[in-house]
Amino acid sequence: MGSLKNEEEMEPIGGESSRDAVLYVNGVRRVLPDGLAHLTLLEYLRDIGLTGTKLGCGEGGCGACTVMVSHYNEVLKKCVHYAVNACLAPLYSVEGMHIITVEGVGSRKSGLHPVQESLARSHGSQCGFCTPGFIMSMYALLRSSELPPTEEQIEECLAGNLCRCTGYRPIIDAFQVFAKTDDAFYTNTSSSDLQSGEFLCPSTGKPCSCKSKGLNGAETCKKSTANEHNYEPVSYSEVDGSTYTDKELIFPPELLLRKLTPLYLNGFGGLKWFRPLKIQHLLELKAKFPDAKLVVGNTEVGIEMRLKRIQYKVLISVAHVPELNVLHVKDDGLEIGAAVRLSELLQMFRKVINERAAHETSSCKAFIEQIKWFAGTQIKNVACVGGNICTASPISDLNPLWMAAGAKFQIIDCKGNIRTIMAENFFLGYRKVDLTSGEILLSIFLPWTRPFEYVKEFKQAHRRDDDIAIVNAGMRVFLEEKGEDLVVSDSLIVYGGVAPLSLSAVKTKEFIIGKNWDQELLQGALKFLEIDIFLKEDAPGGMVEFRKSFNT
Ligand SMILES: NC(=O)c1ccc[n+]([C@@H]2O[C@H](COP(=O)([O-])OP(=O)(O)OC[C@H]3O[C@@H](n4cnc5c(N)ncnc54)[C@H](O)[C@@H]3O)[C@@H](O)[C@H]2O)c1
Ligand SMILES: O=c1[nH]c(=O)c2nc[nH]c2[nH]1
Repeated sequence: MGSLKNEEEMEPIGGESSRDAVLYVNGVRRVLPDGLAHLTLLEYLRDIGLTGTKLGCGEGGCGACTVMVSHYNEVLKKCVHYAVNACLAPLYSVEGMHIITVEGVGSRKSGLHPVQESLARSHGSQCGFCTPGFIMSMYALLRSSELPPTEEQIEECLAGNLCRCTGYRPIIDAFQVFAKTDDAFYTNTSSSDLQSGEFLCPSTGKPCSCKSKGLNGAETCKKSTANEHNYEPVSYSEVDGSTYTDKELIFPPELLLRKLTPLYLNGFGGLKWFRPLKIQHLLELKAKFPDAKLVVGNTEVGIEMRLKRIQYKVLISVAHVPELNVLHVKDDGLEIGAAVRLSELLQMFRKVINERAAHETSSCKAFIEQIKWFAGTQIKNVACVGGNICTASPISDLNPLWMAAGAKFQIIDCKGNIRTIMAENFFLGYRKVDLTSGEILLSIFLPWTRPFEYVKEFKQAHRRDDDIAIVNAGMRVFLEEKGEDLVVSDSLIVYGGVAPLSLSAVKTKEFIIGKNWDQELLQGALKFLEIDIFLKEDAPGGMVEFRKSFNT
C-alpha cells in the first residue's frame, strides 16, 4: 500500500495523517503502492493492462502516449482537464487526479465515442499506432472547452501528435466537424456581409454572389464536393454518437472532497519523491537535500534521467506550491510564479492584451507568438516557466525574450532570503545559471512596455510546429520622439542558437542607442551583429552559413 506519510523528520511540516496515495484511471480507483517513484505514468498504465496508450519517442515529441488528466483546481474552484504526454509524466505527479486513457473514451465493444467514430469514418487511422494519441488530444480539447473549439484551436491541439501514414488531412477533417461554425452565415444579418459588399456563402463560408437568389432557393452556389477533395467529409449530424452507448466518465466525487497532501514516496535505487505543498516545506527539503532536482513538467528532467541516464536521488515536485504558482497583474507588470505552466501563462497573456492598453503588452504579444511554436499542447500543459529558464538551454525559445523584455527574476534561498536579478545577467554559460545549490527561482517579473517600446520574437526551426529552434531571438527597442525624428533611447537584442548561452548583442546595442530609427541604422546594426554574433566555421550545431544568415 502506498501512503502519503511524511518522512519522520518532515512530520512538523506536512502534519496530515497517513492515508493511501490514490489515482483514478478511467473511473476506477487505484491505490498507488510506495516504491514506484521511478515509473512514468505510461509505464504504470501499460503495466495494469491499458496498452492502448503507446510508447513512441519517449521524449514528448510524438504524442502517441497522450492521455487526459483531470483534477480539481483549488484556485479556479473547478475541475480542469488537459492532455499530457504519459511518457514524461512521473507516476506520482498525478496522485489525487483522474486519468482517462483511450480505453475510457470508447471502444468497438461499448460503442465508439463521436471523436473515434469521426476519425474512423474519415479514414484518419491507418496503421493505428498514433490513433489513441490523436483521439486523446481531441477528446481533452472538447472536455476542456466551454464552447465548441475553433478550427484553429483544433489544429493547435494536434501540433504535438505525429502521424506517419495519413498525411494529416483525413485526421484534421475528421476533427473539424467538432469546430464552431460562424452562426452569422445562417442568420442573413449584416455580419455575414463583407466590408467590400461581398456575401459569405452559408454553404462554403467563402465570398460568393448567391445571396439574393440562393436564399429563395432559385439558385444555390456551388458546394465543395467530395470528388474535389478525394474524400467523403463527414458532417456533425452524421457523427451523432448513437453508436456510443457508454456514459461519459465523470470526475470521481472522492477527488472533489479529497485535498492534496504532502507526499513522500520512494522508488527504485533509493530514489525519493517529495511533493511539498508549502514554500517553507520546500525550502527545508532543499536545505536537507541540496542536490535535489526540482520538477514540474519533468519534460527536461525526464529526458535527462531516461535518455541521458542521469541518476538523481531526490526529486521534489514543486507543481503545487502556491507561492510558485502566482499570476498577479500589477500596475507595472506581471508577476509570474516559477511553476506556472506555459498554457496558463498563454491564457494570462491573452487576457491582459484584451484588457490593457495596446502599448503595454508588446512583450506579451511576442511571448504569445513564441509559445505558439514552443512545443506541442501536451508539453505546454505541464512545462513550467521556471523549468525552461533554469534549464538554460542555448536554444531556449523564451530566455532571449525574458532578457530582451527587461524581465527580473526573484530568487529565494533556503532561509527565505529573496534577491532580484535582471534576466539579462542570470545566464552564465552552457546550461549554467546564477543559482547556488541552496537557491531556487521563485518568480519572474515582466514589465509592461511603454509607448513607443516594441518587443519582437523570432524563431527559425526545421518545421514550424513543435520543433527545436536552429536560431531564435528576442528584441526590444524603445524610441523617443525628438522633433520630427524617432531616436533609439534603449534596446536589447538577444540571440539563441548561436552560442553556449542566449547571447546579448552588446555592440549592436551600443551602436543603435541615440541613433535615428531609419534604414541607415538597420544597415549599421547588421554590421555590428556580425561582430556580436560570431560563429566559427566549426561551431557546435553545424549549419554555420545558414545560422549566420539570420543575423547578417
Ligand atoms: N520534451 C520536450 O518536447 C520539450 C519541448 C519544449 C520544451 N521542453 C522543456 O520544457 C522545460 C520546462 O518545463 P518543465 O517544467 O517540464 O521542467 P522540468 O520539470 O523538467 O525541470 C527543468 C529544470 O528546471 C529546474 N527547475 C524547475 N523549476 C525550478 C525552480 N523554481 N527553481 C530552480 N530550478 C527549477 C529543474 O530542477 C530542472 O533542472 C524546459 O526545460 C525545456 O527543455 C521540453
Ligand atoms: O525553449 C525551448 N524550446 C523548444 O522548442 C524546446 N525543445 C526542447 N527544449 C526546448 N526548449
